[in-house]
Amino acid sequence: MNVHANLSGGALLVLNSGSSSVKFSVFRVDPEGREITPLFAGQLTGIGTDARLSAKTAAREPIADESWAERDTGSVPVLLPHLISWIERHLPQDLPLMAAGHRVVHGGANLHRPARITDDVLAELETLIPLAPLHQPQNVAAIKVLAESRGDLPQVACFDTAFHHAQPLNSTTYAIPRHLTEAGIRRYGFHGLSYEYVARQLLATHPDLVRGRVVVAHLGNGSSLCAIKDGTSIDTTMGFSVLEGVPMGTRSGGIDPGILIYLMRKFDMDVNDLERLLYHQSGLLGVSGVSNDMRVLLGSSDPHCAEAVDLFCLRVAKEVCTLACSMGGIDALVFTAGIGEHSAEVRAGVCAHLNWLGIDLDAARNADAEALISSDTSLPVHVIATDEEFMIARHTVDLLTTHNAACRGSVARIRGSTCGPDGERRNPDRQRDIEPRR
Ligand SMILES: Nc1ncnc2c1ncn2[C@@H]1O[C@H](COP(=O)(O)OP(=O)(O)O)[C@@H](O)[C@H]1O
Ligand SMILES: CC(=O)OP(=O)(O)O
Ligand SMILES: [Mg+2]
Repeated sequence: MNVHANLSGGALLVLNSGSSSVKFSVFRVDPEGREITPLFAGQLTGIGTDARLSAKTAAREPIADESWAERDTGSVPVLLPHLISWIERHLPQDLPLMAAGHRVVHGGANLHRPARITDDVLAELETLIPLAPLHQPQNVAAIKVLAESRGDLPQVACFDTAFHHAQPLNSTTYAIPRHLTEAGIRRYGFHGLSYEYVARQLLATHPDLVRGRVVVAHLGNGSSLCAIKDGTSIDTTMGFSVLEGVPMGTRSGGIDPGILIYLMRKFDMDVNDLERLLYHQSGLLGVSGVSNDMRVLLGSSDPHCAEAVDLFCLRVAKEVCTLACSMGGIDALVFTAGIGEHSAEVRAGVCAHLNWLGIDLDAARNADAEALISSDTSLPVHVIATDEEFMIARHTVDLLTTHNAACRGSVARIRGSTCGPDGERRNPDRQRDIEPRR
């Protein structure tokens, strides 16, 4: 099957690197940088155990499902150059790779717009590794590998934290001594690219809602919720790190900080023990003792699995209320990401705690995962498929085209650009021209 048909302009690579997987998407960009069209996407999973490459075209036809175990040294930097050359081999000859956009989980206090990667930006990203030890090292590694193997490619970092940047002070501040807040110990929030995409979809389909008060529940491997009012993030459940908020696959979510002091004193746990406990051994896995995968838990007859699912649903429902409070009310609830988009059972479990709030699911609509899953008399509840990769592609093209237009007048000349980073000159008007993938 030919994935190269009818393509012109250049190609854009989007990378979302995690601890044991690298997700990628490749888009065609028209010469003006107005339209971006998905070509193919896939992931390298099981890195460190039994690496496997799978990929599909935008029409969901498989183009790869192969073991890369023989190349697997357990390291993203070793596998990434192989992945880049696989991707380049699958590009049409007249569609060269011309730029790369990365999901970078933490932008810290200073990086709150998509940023062209420079030595300074990279150095700043490295300082944030301790704040997101599960994600940031892989994000930085992917940028470095690409810079080494394809130094000519402009690279752009898009931050999970950026969408939350303008939150009110009360949402971002912990009740700790002021000098610590001033030293950056504050709430940043994550999954911002996903929330931004959902807000954008809402704007297209329900402009009335996006101007209202919407709680979006991004329930995936990592889970968080966000209060979006007037299209802007007002509050969110993740904070300084990706640990706060609801329980996740292997992360604890919020726990009494007194527990950490107790564990250090009583069980002699050190920082590495605590990191392992909170990031890798807790959450759905910790409570069930079986798995971090919601599908496994829902299919199990083990009562501990049911306990983990029930706990997850209650904690998500509680956060819906917390975030509604931050906005002075709620006009709609939206579910997104792996669990939110695909599990009718979890959506029903969450909403069962929210009947008193006027939320009432329509069982048939929920089972079919229709766009609107609530009853006609309920506060509206929607399912919206997220697309972080599209958002990264959009930001990357906007940054590089606007930037390049200012420098030299054409996206076709992005390659080899010597211009410096510029997050200020994005062109929001362009966004109207682009149709999202889903
Ligand atoms: N049909 C389903 N039912 C329940 N859970 C599902 C289903 N499909 C996927 N999931 C859950 O979604 C999670 C992955 O979510 P996703 O948003 O893809 O995560 P990430 O992008 O962070 O890796 C899986 O761990 C799995 O538990
Ligand atoms: C921020 C975060 O938790 O990301 P992910 O869901 O990809 O783990
Ligand atoms: Mg995710």
